[in-house]
Amino acid sequence: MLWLSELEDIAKNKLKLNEDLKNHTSWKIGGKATAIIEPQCVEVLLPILDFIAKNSIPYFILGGGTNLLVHDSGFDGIVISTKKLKKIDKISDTIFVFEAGVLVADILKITLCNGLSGWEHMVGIPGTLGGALVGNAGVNGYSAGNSVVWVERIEKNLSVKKLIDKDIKWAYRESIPLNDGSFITKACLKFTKSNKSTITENINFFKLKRSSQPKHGYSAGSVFKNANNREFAGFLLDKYGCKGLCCGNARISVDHANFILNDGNASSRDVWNLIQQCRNIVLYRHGKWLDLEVKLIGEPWT
Ligand SMILES: NC(=O)C1=CN([C@@H]2O[C@H](COP(=O)(O)OP(=O)(O)OC[C@H]3O[C@@H](n4cnc5c(N)ncnc54)[C@H](OP(=O)(O)O)[C@@H]3O)[C@@H](O)[C@H]2O)C=CC1
Ligand SMILES: C=C(O[C@H]1[C@H](O)[C@@H](CO)O[C@H](OP(=O)(O)OP(=O)(O)OC[C@H]2O[C@@H](n3ccc(=O)[nH]c3=O)[C@H](O)[C@@H]2O)[C@@H]1NC(C)=O)C(=O)O
Repeated sequence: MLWLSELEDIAKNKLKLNEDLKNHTSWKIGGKATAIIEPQCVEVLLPILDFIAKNSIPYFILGGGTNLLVHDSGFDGIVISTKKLKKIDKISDTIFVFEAGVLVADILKITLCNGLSGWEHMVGIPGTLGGALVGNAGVNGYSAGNSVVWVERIEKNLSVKKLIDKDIKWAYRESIPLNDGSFITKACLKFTKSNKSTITENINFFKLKRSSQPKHGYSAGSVFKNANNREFAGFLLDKYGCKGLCCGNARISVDHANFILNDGNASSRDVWNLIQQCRNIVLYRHGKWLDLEVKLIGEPWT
């Protein structure tokens, strides 16, 4: 592929060819990507995205890889990882600008160190700020969107735009238009002054909400979205006997039925078969088709 060496020049750092995506996902599943790029700064992203668009090269944006099911056959295209986009600027005592690759957990550490409240509900949420904003990560009505002042992104037409909070529609696992495939580069977050003991108390409160989730094993968090506040996917899957179900080396956690664990050598096929089995059980017993929270990368999924 001729374009690979051209892209390497533009990316200004070595492209990693035939990169095993299982090393980049929390599920530890997935085949190889044609190449992965880890831009070191936002400035090199524009020419990369420009080249990719002009050459119609398939790509996807990789954050922490905590919400992805990557096909065993891999991804025929370029993976742009935000792993190295980690710049943090302190604007004032309560306002910070974080690049998209900053970990959700690192933001929590910073707020705690600075006596700032507003991010405690994000405790235990893996992945990056970019991923958290796209999926409006959070718990029971408290989400990443709550702290946003503005979000900067590179849109599909390659224009760089800043969206202020009121331009974004935050909903359960949704942030319109942040989830339209544009590249989130950074976000400005605002917190409120508090004291460390109150912040720690809040953190412990939200930690408790996650206590039924499996503590060990490779997973991607909740596999399915909740249909609404009364029809929790985990509850339905548990009610209809899915806990402990296995396909190859993938199994439904016995702690929480909305988690699929990779026992070590699970393939995407194992996980996919288990997903379809669970969906069919809930459809047959309850008349509802469960929507995926995890994103599928690669193909075919049949
Ligand atoms: N509550 C919990 O315990 C858990 C929550 N999660 C949720 O999943 C999120 C996943 O985050 P993360 O691991 O970083 O993401 P992932 O690497 O899993 O990426 C998921 C998708 O997010 C999009 N994305 C990621 N970064 C960006 C960006 N900078 N700009 C635009 N799109 C982006 C990509 O969409 P595209 O394919 O369109 O390129 C990608 O496919 C977590 O923050 C959380 O919201 C996950 C696991 C557990
Ligand atoms: C893990 C994720 O997010 C999690 C987040 O950590 C927690 C924090 O409380 O709330 C959501 O889980 P959840 O809806 O499954 O919350 P839980 O409180 O664990 O369960 C909801 C209800 O189902 C019941 N339940 C759950 C699992 C189970 O095996 N059996 C069962 O009966 C629980 O008793 C509870 O009454 C998020 N998941 C979704 C799909 O919205 C993720 O997004 O990856």
